[in-house]
Amino acid sequence: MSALTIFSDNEASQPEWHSTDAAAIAEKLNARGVRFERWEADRDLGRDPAAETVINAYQHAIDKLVAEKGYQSWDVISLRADNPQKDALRAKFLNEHTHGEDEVRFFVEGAGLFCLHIDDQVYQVLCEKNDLISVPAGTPHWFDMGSEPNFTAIRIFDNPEGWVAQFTGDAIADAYPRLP
Ligand SMILES: CSCCC(=O)/C(O)=C/O
Ligand SMILES: [Fe+2]
Ligand code: NI
Repeated sequence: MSALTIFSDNEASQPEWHSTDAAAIAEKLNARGVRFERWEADRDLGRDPAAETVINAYQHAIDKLVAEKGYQSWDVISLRADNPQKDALRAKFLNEHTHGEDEVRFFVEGAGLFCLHIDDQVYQVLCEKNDLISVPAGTPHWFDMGSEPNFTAIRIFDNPEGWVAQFTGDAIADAYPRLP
């Protein structure tokens, strides 16, 4: 179940707020300029889908986002627990970073934890299948896929190059809860 837990950015052990109610999560995130919506990820993708399969299955959702916002490129990130790169990829995304564009992700399988560092708070958003999230450009954040990753997400970009990040060098992510 999708969830939002809010912390102060100087107190990682005591959440200030928590909910698994999608409308309440959206309200809290919208107030901070973050888009959060429940879409429909209802296509059967098979066990370990190729990127092309995912794109073809959800072209209608990509088209909707492109028509709305004029996004220029997209890709698929899909990780399973047997991926030999899983520890390196987990470590990479656990470093706080920003993007020069909105981070738009549509989860079509599994789950992952987005952690947004907004002013003096940390918003931990457990995104699951059906969740669309768009984090504003320039928002410091990190992402935890857990030690046994299991998710597929479509990433939509506002540039032709795809994923480009600037790492902040802040070790804040080390203090906050992670997925098992
Ligand atoms: C579910 S997308 C995870 C990786 C990524 O693209 C990113 O920018 C994380 O912050
Ligand atoms: Fe990111
Ligand atoms: Ni909970």
